[in-house]
Amino acid sequence: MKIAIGNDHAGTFYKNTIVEYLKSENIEVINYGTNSEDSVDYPDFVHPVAADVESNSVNLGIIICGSGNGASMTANKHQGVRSALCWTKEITKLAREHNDANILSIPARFTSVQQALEMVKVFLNTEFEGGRHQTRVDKIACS
Ligand SMILES: O=C(CO)[C@H](O)[C@H](O)[C@H](O)COP(=O)(O)O
Repeated sequence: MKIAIGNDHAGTFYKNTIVEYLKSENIEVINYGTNSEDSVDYPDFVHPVAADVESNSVNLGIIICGSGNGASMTANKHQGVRSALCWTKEITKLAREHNDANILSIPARFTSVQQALEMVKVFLNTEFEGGRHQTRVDKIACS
């Protein structure tokens, strides 16, 4: 499995913790995020993640900013990207099962790092249910 990850300054600590976990699981990670806590603009670090998901050069993406909203809004501008802003394991599970989310957006300033790690684990280990949800997901895209 290959994951692209991106973050702004609000998400650097969370990103480092998540990357450490992914590597411990032998998951390949492409880190597009800032590695500093100096202020940056989240779109500069999220577009590359979404572009990789869009082109299928990675399996899934993870993005992190303060609220998770700016990062998710940016990612969802890309064709075929379904970025879900999640704040609990349960919401994350539904984002995969019902929405086939391919990017997890984490609000670093509104969740603990432990909760964020739990969400990552659920995100990577939950399958899309298809069926009625496939019909709905197909209707998300507007061409
Ligand atoms: O843009 C955001 C909200 O969608 C992100 O949460 C940013 O991390 C946040 O805006 C950064 O805020 P800061 O005051 O510049 O640190």
